[in-house]
Amino acid sequence: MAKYFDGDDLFIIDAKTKGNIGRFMNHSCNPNVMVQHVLVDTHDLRLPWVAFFTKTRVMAGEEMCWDYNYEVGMVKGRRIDCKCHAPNCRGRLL
Ligand SMILES: C[S@@+](CC[C@H](N)C(=O)[O-])C[C@H]1O[C@@H](n2cnc3c(N)ncnc32)[C@H](O)[C@@H]1O
Repeated sequence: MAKYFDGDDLFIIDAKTKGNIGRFMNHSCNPNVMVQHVLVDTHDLRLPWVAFFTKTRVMAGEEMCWDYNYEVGMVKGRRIDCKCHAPNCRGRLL
């Protein structure tokens, strides 16, 4: 699982309590943003920054979405139907 380093502490990424505007990015099955690990000021593979890059030209005011790549059924008792409305929508997030 991706983690980030903040001072003396190593955190598992969880935007529930801490994060930036990126925490509001919704899922799309046809996303205009991709996520990639980037090493900044270190070569330690355990300490990547999680970076978002646009895949297409994004106009001002257009929603930016990425593919959460959740595995349907990975959280027992939790179901989320996808509302991305993409033509290739997979139908479910979880
Ligand atoms: C990181 S939050 C995204 C921001 C959130 N929509 C908000 O308003 O703060 C992730 C949650 O948003 C909802 N969500 C994001 N994309 C969705 C989608 N395509 N269809 C349905 N729910 C979605 C799900 O409840 C998911 O657990």
